[in-house]
Amino acid sequence: MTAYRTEIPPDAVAPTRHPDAPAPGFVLPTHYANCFGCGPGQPHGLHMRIVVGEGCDLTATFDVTEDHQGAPGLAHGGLLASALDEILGMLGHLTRMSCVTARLETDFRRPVPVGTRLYLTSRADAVAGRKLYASGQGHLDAPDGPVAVRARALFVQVGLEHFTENGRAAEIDAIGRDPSLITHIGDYTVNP
Ligand SMILES: CCCCCCCCCCCC(=O)SCCNC(=O)CCNC(=O)[C@H](O)C(C)(C)COP(=O)(O)OP(=O)(O)OC[C@H]1O[C@@H](n2cnc3c(N)ncnc32)[C@H](O)[C@@H]1OP(=O)(O)O
Repeated sequence: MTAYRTEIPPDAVAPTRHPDAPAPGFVLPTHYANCFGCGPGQPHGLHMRIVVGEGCDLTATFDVTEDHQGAPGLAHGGLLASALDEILGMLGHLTRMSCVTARLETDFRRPVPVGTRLYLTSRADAVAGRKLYASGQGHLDAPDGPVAVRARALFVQVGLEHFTENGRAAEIDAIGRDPSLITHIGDYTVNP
């Protein structure tokens, strides 16, 4: 297998799971009701159900349907990258870093037919200041099935103003009217 290009810098340290991170087995709620990856408000979204692991890791399943096709009967690659982006980005729940994707490298190893259940995993690999390095993969039809897709990513920690200053006013205002559109876990407000 070829080396990834998102390389962890020498000053990076091992990620630490925050003491108040959700417990293993906890199903993470959607961070934003209209998120394409996990939001129930998106009829053609991925509706991913993401579960907290024992360390700095997550698992999820994603059912590939006719709505997800690129080639006939096969999943669109960009959509598979989206699924990985989602489960990688949600690692911020464990390190308590509100992050956005800065770089996402994806390897497509096998075609993914419609009807497949993809078993996804993600893991925080390292932290360097605001930067969170993570990796993940998707297995065909079983947690130990063949790896169809894998990714490495760099996430950069941002403040709430990243969203309030850059997001369209209509959606930001809607959250002001209905704060339940974004998720709170304990005393922790998840970024949208
Ligand atoms: C609680 C969780 C739940 C939340 C759950 C969330 C789950 C959602 C999952 C989906 C997540 C998404 O898709 S997020 C949407 C897609 N992403 C975006 O829209 C992000 C767009 N990009 C940006 O806004 C910006 O470029 C940022 C914020 C990423 C970085 O800008 P900045 O804040 O000005 O910082 P900047 O100095 O440029 O970069 C910081 C450091 O990162 C490095 N860096 C930046 N970009 C890159 C890059 N592409 N490749 C390599 N390195 C990079 C820089 O060299 C620097 O390193 P050094 O000098 O410090 O060494």
